[in-house]
Amino acid sequence: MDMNSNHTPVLTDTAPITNSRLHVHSSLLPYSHTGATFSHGMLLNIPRKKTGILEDVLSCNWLDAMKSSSPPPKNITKDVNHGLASSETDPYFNWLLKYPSALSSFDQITNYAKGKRIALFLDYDGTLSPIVDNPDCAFMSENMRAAVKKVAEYFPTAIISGRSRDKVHEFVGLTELYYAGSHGMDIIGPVRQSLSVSHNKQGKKVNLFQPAAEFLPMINEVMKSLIECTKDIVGSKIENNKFCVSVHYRNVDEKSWDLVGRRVNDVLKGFPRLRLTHGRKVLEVRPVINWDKGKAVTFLLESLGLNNCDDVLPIYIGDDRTDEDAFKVLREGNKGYGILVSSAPKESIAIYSLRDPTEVMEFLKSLVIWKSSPIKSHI
Ligand SMILES: O=P(O)(O)OC[C@H]1O[C@H](O[C@H]2O[C@H](CO)[C@@H](O)[C@H](O)[C@H]2O)[C@H](O)[C@@H](O)[C@@H]1O
Repeated sequence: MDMNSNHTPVLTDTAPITNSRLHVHSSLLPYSHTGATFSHGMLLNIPRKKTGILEDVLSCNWLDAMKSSSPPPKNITKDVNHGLASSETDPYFNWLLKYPSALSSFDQITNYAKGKRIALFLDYDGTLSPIVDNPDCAFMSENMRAAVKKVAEYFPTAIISGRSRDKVHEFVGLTELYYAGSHGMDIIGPVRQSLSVSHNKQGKKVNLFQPAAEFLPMINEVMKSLIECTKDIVGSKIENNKFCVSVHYRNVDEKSWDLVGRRVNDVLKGFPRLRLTHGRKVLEVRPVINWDKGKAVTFLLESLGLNNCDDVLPIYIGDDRTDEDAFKVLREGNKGYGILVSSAPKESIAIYSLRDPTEVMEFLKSLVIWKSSPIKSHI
């Protein structure tokens, strides 16, 4: 990928998650990955069902996609010692066999990480902060902030969010991290010699990368149309994420979801260079460019001088469909671990899972304990 190019990446359509052969180095995989079969050499063929990440949006069946965008959390009995559901008949228990808990598998993860440099990528909503009804109030806890701050002392850490970069930075409030907003279309990363240099608000040299910059006027225009066309739908909310716009329907009566979908699709007919993706009870309008959270991970790894290095282990933690692009990059490149945050079974390209932001915090703290114990992390 040419990071110096000023050209806007052109969309070639992200391949949906299918049961295609996912080439994953065996050493990256948990022992208990059921359904995984070795084919040639170290390659794995993992049979997984379609999740329909893009096709649900491209087909006319967007109402089904809206309904399935955030399944209600299941009431699960937890085994305190192992983080596993108590009954083998529990769907979550069975799901954990396929996506083992990153906490239960912590030793395995850190065994693989020994002698490697970990780079951490964290989604925000649903990963660092719990999902709440009002997107403006999705605050992370002080304990989580402290955990992220601590982990960033040991590993290069980036936040990659669908939110605007400024908003997510404001929520997280830590200057020592790298931030990618608008699903990776607005990145502030480390400075590399070869790249043009900008300055942030504190006057610090930063590397600003905005591959969708030319879409800004169009995004502002579509946002006005979206506000106008949803103003009579009680509970709907339009959020400006700079290079994307979110149309929230979490607080809309389910009977009107269809109306939200139709209105948004109608508006988009006048904007062929914009497309729609689904998040958790949110429709996300974004430019038709070949750029996503996966590309942002690659960009940041390159900026950090950590891309294509055998001794680097990137870990990406996220809960949403847009995070799948990042999981895919890590999995296909045999690069590192994707960890899905979910309290309900769902298909993913991630390798491991965590139940909720509380478990994410526990995982981050465990990484710090492991790393600060020189014997464990180096031998
Ligand atoms: O990539 P992310 O950091 O996960 O951002 C994705 C979207 O997150 C936010 O919406 C989600 O969280 C809200 C607060 O908990 C919730 O009310 C909403 O239903 C969720 O979809 C954010 O508001 C969106 O703009 C982001 O695109």
